[in-house]
Amino acid sequence: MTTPEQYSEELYAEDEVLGRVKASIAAAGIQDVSIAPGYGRLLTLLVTTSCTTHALEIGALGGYSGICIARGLVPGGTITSLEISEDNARLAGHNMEEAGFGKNVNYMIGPALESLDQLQAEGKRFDFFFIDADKENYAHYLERAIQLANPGAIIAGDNTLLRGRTLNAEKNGPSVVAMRKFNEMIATDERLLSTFLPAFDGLALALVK
Ligand SMILES: C[S@@+](CC[C@H](N)C(=O)[O-])C[C@H]1O[C@@H](n2cnc3c(N)ncnc32)[C@H](O)[C@@H]1O
Repeated sequence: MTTPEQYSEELYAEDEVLGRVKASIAAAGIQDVSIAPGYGRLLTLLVTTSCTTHALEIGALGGYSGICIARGLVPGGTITSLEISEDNARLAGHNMEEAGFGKNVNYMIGPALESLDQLQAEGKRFDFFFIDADKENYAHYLERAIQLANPGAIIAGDNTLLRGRTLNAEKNGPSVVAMRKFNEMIATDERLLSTFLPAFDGLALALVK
């Protein structure tokens, strides 16, 4: 039977640019854990409606989400992308360039928490955040995003269901425990206005008041 996700994807024509990104990830022999296409479109929509000038992405992989974010930026807007793997940052940078967004993106290579320290020390501020890296640090990334946010900034966090493990009381590994903490923080933190989308692998969305 067709799932709601399959049905929604069939409504859209194939995105050739993003198709090439996925092919490049496969060719590099990397596991493709790019954001789901429907949520990629949502990133573009949110970045557009929030008139984002400066976006911060945590976890670049092959540049799929970077392109989705870049498509919504105001002209001349920037993405700062934090990525631990030099190879992934190189691949993402190549794909961003091919998509016409090479000038908009700056990669900070290394553990994201260290890059976030640097951004905080430099007094940087962002209008949009996409959290999509190591799950154990999601709650830390959320706290840092709130501190780096302009008022009204949007925060999106991917993979909040961890393919069902978040809901399974028998699963209590570090990623699962950390993701539950992140989800609870998104839902209850008084600095945020939020919601939780349960399609695909789950996406949490918040606005910083
Ligand atoms: C799920 S993938 C990102 C997918 C990408 N956002 C997209 O949708 O196209 C996670 C990425 O986070 C990176 N990563 C993992 N741990 C990290 C860390 N501590 N700091 C920065 N990047 C990290 C991985 O190397 C990988 O490229």
